[in-house]
Amino acid sequence: MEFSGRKIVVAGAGIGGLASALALRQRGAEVVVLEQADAIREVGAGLQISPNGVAVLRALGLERALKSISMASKAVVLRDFRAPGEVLRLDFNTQPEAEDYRLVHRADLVDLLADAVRRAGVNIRLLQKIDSVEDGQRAQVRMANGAEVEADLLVGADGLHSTSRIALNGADRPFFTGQVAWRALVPNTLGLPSEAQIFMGPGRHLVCYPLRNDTVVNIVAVQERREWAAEGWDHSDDPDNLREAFAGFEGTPRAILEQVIDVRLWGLFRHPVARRWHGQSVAILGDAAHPTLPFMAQGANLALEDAWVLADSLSGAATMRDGLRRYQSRRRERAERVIAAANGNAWKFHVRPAPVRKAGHIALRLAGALAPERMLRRFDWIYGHDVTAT
Ligand SMILES: Cc1cc2nc3c(=O)[nH]c(=O)nc-3n(C[C@H](O)[C@H](O)[C@H](O)COP(=O)(O)OP(=O)(O)OC[C@H]3O[C@@H](n4cnc5c(N)ncnc54)[C@H](O)[C@@H]3O)c2cc1C
Repeated sequence: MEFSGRKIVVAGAGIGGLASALALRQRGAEVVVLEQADAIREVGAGLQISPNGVAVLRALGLERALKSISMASKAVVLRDFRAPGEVLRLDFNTQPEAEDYRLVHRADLVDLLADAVRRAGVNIRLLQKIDSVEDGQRAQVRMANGAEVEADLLVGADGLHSTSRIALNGADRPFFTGQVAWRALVPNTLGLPSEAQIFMGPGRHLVCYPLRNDTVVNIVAVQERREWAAEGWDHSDDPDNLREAFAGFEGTPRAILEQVIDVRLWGLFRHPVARRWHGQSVAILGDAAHPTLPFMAQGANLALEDAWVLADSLSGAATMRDGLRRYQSRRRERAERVIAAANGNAWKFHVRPAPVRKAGHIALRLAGALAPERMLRRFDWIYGHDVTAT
């Protein structure tokens, strides 16, 4: 498909939207990004970007910049919430792409992408809330301020509560998953090493890893809960609520939680993977198409993959329709499989009762001790997947 002269509107300046804008612009399309917020701003929280996400950033010409704002993650370590010692250690140093497991502050990655998008000549228009999208020969976009915009293609990268998704799939609302997550940053006074540590307890788990040259520690603390009673999807919370929820966690997790001063509580909401990812002139990607629980650390990585595959599928196609079809067929099954793996981790991390958990941990220890590389290879289809090579 010829890109020059095509007007493409990207809805949302998150990781997926910015990567998509850059990938399409690099192929010659005229792109504009519409973002509802008044600034490019991200929550103060960390992200794990795995080799599959790094491959896309490399193909976009951003590898060096990424490495300058992120740290290599050496391993993922599973621990029991009470006992000292490791249940399982997956060491990335044994992998050929060891340097491509990265720990990064979300705001730093979004700033890097926004800067690259602007330098490529794309206008990011802020305070542009999209109210509705209509799919047809051309996409019709109605803004909350009453303005209307037309485009050859509308890329809906507008996140979990996507308006673009509604144009293709009807108004299916996201549902509460029965889990909440506190997110906070604390100073790395304990000198935690550059690895992701997961402390597993009954009905809850705590993930911590350092960021920004080991100076701060990112915390994600997940707990099962019957309902989400608050309005909206996240709000600031009293750090004592977090400490109370994780009472019984000893040693390092307790020392980390003691330091929390500011914390936000998120309800974890989800949609099933969208049935339709495109129409005639509308396509969706990232959380708009397939929000996932964060237990494989893959939501942003999948959004990066989508962004690349959408641009690649369009550029190799005879018509836009063919390109959009190809995009969906290259992405849907993979997203479903990764999301199923993340759902499975929720169960593994939170297992009760105690004897079952103990038996599970012994099995994990044995598997890790006997064949740690094999365990990592089991996940290679997720982390080692390179959409830019196909
Ligand atoms: C606790 C937690 C930890 C996580 N950890 C990881 C991790 O380690 N690794 C990983 O890969 N993923 C992780 N994720 C998932 C990841 O954050 C998301 O999957 C990813 O941010 C999705 O990117 P996106 O661009 O699709 O959507 P978003 O980041 O949600 O961006 C959507 C953008 O669209 C804008 N927007 C929305 N509606 C409109 C509208 N109507 N008009 C205009 N603009 C609009 C929004 O303001 C926003 O800027 C985690 C998620 C959670 C909750």
